[in-house]
Amino acid sequence: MATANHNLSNYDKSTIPNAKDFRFGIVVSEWNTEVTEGLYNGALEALLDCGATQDHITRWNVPGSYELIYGSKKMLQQNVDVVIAIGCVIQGETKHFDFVCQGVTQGIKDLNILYDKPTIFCVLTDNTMQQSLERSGGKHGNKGTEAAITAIKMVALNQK
Ligand SMILES: Nc1c(NC[C@H](O)[C@H](O)[C@H](O)CO)[nH]c(=O)[nH]c1=O
Ligand SMILES: CC(=O)[C@@H](O)COP(=O)(O)O
Repeated sequence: MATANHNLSNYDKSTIPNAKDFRFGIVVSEWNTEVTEGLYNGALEALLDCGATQDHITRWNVPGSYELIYGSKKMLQQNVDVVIAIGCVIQGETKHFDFVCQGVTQGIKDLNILYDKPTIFCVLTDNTMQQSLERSGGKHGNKGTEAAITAIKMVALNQK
């Protein structure tokens, strides 16, 4: 199902575990901050709405989405239960988009294999800024919200 047919911000709170004692690391890329700040705000709002406390949420910034890999690896070594990696990669004139997207995708996949704590992939890989704005609090909802709910569910799964 394409995002256009599914609002990224929809969740049924009654089906989400209480996140009261869960500890979250959030790593945020500084490229396209008008988008990544929107993603972060969506994630933070959802975490708090589902019972997380501010003192259990740690945020670090990294220069770009490619650095989400290293930043998430270092965050996983902190006292957290899960990491949310937030980035926005937008197609430019060259193939660099392809390499950044593939690199960060594979890197975060590798972290999910190497560590017994999940890293949530909250990275937009869009053709245009408009698409990114629509997915970070616009008409298609907020992928940050989706990532927060995913993070809560994965921590609960890991604690079974
Ligand atoms: N073009 C975008 C980038 N490029 C920068 C890379 O992520 C990386 O920081 C650089 O190659 C140095 O290692 N990053 C984004 O997050 N979004 C883009 O659209
Ligand atoms: C994803 C990128 O690195 C890209 O936005 C950079 O732009 P360009 O391909 O025009 O150099």
